Amino acid sequence: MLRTLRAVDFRCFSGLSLEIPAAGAVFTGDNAQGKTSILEAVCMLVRLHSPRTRRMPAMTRMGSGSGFGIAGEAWEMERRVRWQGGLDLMVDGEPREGPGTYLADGGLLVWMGNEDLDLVRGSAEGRRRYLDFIGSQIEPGYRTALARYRRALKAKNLLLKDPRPREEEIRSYEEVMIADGSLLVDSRARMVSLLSPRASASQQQVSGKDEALGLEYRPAGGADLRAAMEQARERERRQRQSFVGPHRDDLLLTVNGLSAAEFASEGQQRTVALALKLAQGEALAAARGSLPVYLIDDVFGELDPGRRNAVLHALPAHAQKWITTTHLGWLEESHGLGGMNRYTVKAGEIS
Ligand SMILES: Nc1ncnc2c1ncn2[C@@H]1O[C@H](COP(=O)(O)OP(=O)(O)OP(=O)(O)O)[C@@H](O)[C@H]1O
Repeated sequence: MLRTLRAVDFRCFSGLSLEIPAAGAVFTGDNAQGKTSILEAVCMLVRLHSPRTRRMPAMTRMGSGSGFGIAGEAWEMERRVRWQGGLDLMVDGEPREGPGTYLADGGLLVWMGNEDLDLVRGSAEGRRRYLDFIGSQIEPGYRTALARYRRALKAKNLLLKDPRPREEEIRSYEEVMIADGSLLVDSRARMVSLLSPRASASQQQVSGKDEALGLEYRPAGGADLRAAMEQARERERRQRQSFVGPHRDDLLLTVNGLSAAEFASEGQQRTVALALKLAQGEALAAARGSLPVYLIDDVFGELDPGRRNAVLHALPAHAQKWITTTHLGWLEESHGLGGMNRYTVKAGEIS
């Protein structure tokens, strides 16, 4: 868990300094005051990842210098991330060479937000990102394999677009894609079997009904990536695009055997999104033997009291929770939020 969080020139904050108790904190405030940015800073500090953008400059406070800094005590280590055109990473006063070594002993996070509904309704990309965020926290080598796979895929696609594609070079990138892609496929399959029973139990708990949530991993290259790539070779060369590999994988979600995207009601879809995130927390805890920190962005105010209480009960009592909300009303009637600090966020200032 985190004990402190500090930030400089991050989003709308020129400076930010917080001490957070073990139970966590609730941040209230109107829209666009900086609540989400606080959770984003935690996500950057712990996982070097923003759920909102892949572009570092977007996180630098507009009108400030050329970068931002975030620091804090997380899982009993003093971490520091500075971005100024490049990343500068430190743990306990020692520089860390790259993201891989920085993240190796980082903590576990679950992000829950209203945009999670896109996991159910949106394209497969969101579901792949869901698996990737888990994979890079618990599967050894996942993050590196994903980065190498993406680079090889980009290079292969560029070569395929060439008026005279160089077959030998394409094949050498395909070899990288097969090696790293197979690791991703195996990891994703393992993760889905870890998530599946937990998501199904969470769906029943949150909905209060006997709804069966199904998760089925659909690797775009089937079980044998090399064979699938060979089979697709002619079509890929003709259409100048890579069709086979983990960048086309999907995670099929069903409620009572029917596609959740096509047949589930909005309430059911919201519950599926929550169940996926609750399952993520449990899967991370099971894989690593320690509780994740939950970053919960504006979710509870949108839920009806029944589901809100079910989610509050489903979250591990001892996990640290960082919760943002615009509405205060529900907080007063909610149990299970004892011991948490309460802050008000207004125009990049916290009180
Ligand atoms: N790089 C940046 N520099 C300065 N301000 C920024 C930057 N990026 C975003 N902002 C502004 O920071 C403010 C806070 O955004 P944030 O999303 O954290 O608000 P919020 O309180 O979570 O709002 P909501 O309740 O609507 O989700 C917004 O006004 C946004 O436009």
